[in-house]
Order: sequence, then C-alpha cells, then structure tokens
Amino acid sequence: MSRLVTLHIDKQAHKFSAAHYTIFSATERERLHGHNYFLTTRIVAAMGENGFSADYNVYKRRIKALCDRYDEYMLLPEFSPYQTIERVGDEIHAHFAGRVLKFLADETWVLPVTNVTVEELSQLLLSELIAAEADPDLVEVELTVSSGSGQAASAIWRAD
Ligand SMILES: Nc1nc2c(c(=O)[nH]1)N=C([C@H](O)[C@H](O)COP(=O)(O)OP(=O)(O)OP(=O)(O)O)CN2
Repeated sequence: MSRLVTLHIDKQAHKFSAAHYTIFSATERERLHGHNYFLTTRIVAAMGENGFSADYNVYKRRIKALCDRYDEYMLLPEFSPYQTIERVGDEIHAHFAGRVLKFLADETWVLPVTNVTVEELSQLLLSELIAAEADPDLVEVELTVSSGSGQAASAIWRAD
C-alpha cells in the first residue's frame, strides 16, 4: 500500500504583476488594469522511504521561474472569439469592438488562452509547471492563481 502525502507551497515570492483586461462579450470589456497575481500550489505524491515525497525546493524554483516569466508584462489572449491580435512591427495590436489597442511587443505576452482570467491563468501555469519535468511520483497537483485577496481559481492535474 502506498502512503500519499500533500505538500502545500504558499510563498510570498510566488507572485507576479501584470496588466490585462477581461473580455465579456463582443462589445464589453474591462478597462486596462493590473493585478498582483499570487500562486499557491498543492502537490500530492507518494511518501518516500527516507521521509519525504517530492522535493518542494524543485517546485518552489519552477513556480518562481514561472512568476518571473510573466512579471511586469501586458497579457493578451490569443484565442478570444471577440478580439483579434496582429503583430505590426514592434507592436501588438488588439482589435476589439472596432477599436485598436496598441502594446509594445517586447513587453507583451500573447497567451494561448481565450481570456486573461484567473481560471485560464491557473490552467496555463499548471500545464507549464507540469511540462517543465515529469515526476513519476506525482499523483495530483493543484495550482491556484489569485488576482487579489479573496478571489482565485484553481486548476488540477492528475496522473493517469
Ligand atoms: N470568473 C472571473 N471573473 C472575473 C475575473 C476573473 O479572472 N475570473 N476577473 C475580473 C477582473 O479582472 C478583476 O477581478 C478586476 O475586478 P475589480 O473588482 O475591479 O478589482 P479587484 O480585482 O481589485 O477586486 P476588489 O474586490 O475591488 O479588491 C472580474 N471578474
């Protein structure tokens, strides 16, 4: 019988600041604004013989690298049904409801999501965390992205 344990990783350093706007429909969106996004992680893994399961330092480093990757960027969705994205020279143009929002390309991430919400960010960041390196001892990983106190979404990965 394998013993399972849960690691909880909740570090102040696991945060990034980014700008975005949520799109609600073909004509409604938020104004451009920023969030301090905080990431917390729950890892379920088999208990090893020497008293630990997955090495949480490995995951701390990977989560910090993810945060650094997105810190101080403009985030846009690649797959919004209501907005189209165009690269024009050193700019990214977002066409929404007959208007064009222009951003510096080297300060913008066009993410493979339909909307820049905490739901989509949790799914994307979890897939990037898992893709970094497959650990055969992992059973389940849950990544929570908060856009401020009291508002968050979580995505869950489970081993097959
Ligand atoms: N299901 C979701 N709903 C909303 C999301 C989201 O990611 N998923 N995001 C937003 C907004 O981007 C964001 O929350 C801005 O909201 P706002 O209330 O204006 O400001 P704060 O986040 O700072 O929250 P306070 O309660 O005012 O501190 C909306 N919906």
